[in-house]
Amino acid sequence: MASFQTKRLAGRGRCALASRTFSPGEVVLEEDAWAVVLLPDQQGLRCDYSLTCLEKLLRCPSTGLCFASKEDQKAAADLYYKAELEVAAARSKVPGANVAGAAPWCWPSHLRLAWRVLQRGAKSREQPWLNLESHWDELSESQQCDMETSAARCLDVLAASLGILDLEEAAPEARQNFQAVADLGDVARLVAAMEVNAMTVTDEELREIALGLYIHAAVFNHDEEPNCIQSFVGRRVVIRTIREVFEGEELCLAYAEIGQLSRVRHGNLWKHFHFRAFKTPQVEKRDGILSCVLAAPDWQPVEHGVGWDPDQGVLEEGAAPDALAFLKEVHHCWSEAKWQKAWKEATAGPTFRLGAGHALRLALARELMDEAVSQEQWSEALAFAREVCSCHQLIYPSGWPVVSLGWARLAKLELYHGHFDATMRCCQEALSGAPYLWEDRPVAGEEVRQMLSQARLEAQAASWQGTRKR
Ligand SMILES: C[S@@+](CC[C@H](N)C(=O)[O-])C[C@H]1O[C@@H](n2cnc3c(N)ncnc32)[C@H](O)[C@@H]1O
Repeated sequence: MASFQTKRLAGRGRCALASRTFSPGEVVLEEDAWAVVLLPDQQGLRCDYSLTCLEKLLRCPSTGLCFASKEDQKAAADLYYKAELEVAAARSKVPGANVAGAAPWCWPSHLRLAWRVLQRGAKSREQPWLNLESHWDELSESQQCDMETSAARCLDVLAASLGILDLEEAAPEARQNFQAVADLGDVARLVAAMEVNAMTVTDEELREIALGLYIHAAVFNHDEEPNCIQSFVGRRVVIRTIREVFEGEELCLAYAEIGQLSRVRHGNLWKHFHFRAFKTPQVEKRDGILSCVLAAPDWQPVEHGVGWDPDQGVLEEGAAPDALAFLKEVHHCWSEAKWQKAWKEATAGPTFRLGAGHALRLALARELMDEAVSQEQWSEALAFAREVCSCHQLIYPSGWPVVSLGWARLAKLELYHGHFDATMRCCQEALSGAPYLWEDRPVAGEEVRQMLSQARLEAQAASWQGTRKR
């Protein structure tokens, strides 16, 4: 029996309703991507098909796509890679030819994804995207026009990949494949639907690595207090419950960062997904934590480009330069090896007062922790990792993946410093917060379990030594 039924509900479109009662951690959906594209900064570092990160990859000279193995290359060839090779060949045959401008592997990620979706649909003569929400009628005329231009580019490249120069003279199979998906209006809606339905694929550490279209997962709506979370195993999505869910209840995910002021999150949901999210009591509470710690009454926008206003939170736009400018400033301080000073200024100085629960402070602590690790400054890395964990605890619900991953990272640093009791505590927090989290991250889970047993042994050895000395 399927785990959920799809139903349309007023004001929510299609919804996934639980077909039975689920315990926490149960899988409600496991699905391979219909199509996936690596984000630009991951190209050349990961396999284009399996998304595996490897030092040595096989690189295709015509398209620049990289693969972990011949098997992955073959699987990609069947899905999309052969078509992209055909496009490369078509481009190279006619010098100066403009097959829809830049090649699809250079397009922006959402458009590249739309092209791969379309290409696979043409091959199998299916259009599963016709059911996806695109919010077409809510787009402005100029947005619709842009989508139609992008759709025409996708169709030009599709024709090139099928070897079609003139539809009348094309081979019958190629013509039928093309005609199966060639409605410009439908393709424009497909392009629009990518903005609403593409999922950001993350690796074991929750780093964003790719965009994927998952036809069944695209039915899951957003909730401010979701009962499910997604994780990714290569190009597969796994959706699990995070609490008990009763038969008939709607299964929902969080589309947006929940450790963010709801004003920012709700603005993004409206802008990208065209629906209004409402504050729940938990959201009010989280907002309170995020903002009250910051409410310095005499706060003013400052030279580093980030201001705080008790009503508006971090001033990211308008007169005050954006938060990114501030992060850039911090980057500059790192390169000057003054990043500890930058952290102090950002969190406690007279001009920056980002309180303990603030999302920007958390973002900074994470970035500074990563920077300290990359510079092998282990005691600073430890301090920032502790900061990250304490911010997580304030902001996120318990069992939220990012919280457990933060504990695992801190455990590593505590172990490195020989703090065995602290390591054990961190490992236990990591493992107990969301035990199911590690099922989709077997390598990382095993690492935490090994750290736990090593810390236990070391702590025992240390206590025996202490006893002998006495
Ligand atoms: C990925 S789709 C989810 C499935 C969608 N309901 C459908 O009919 O295909 C995202 C869209 O679902 C709708 N949606 C998701 N969460 C919602 C919510 N909490 N309230 C209202 N609409 C929501 C919005 O239209 C959003 O753009």
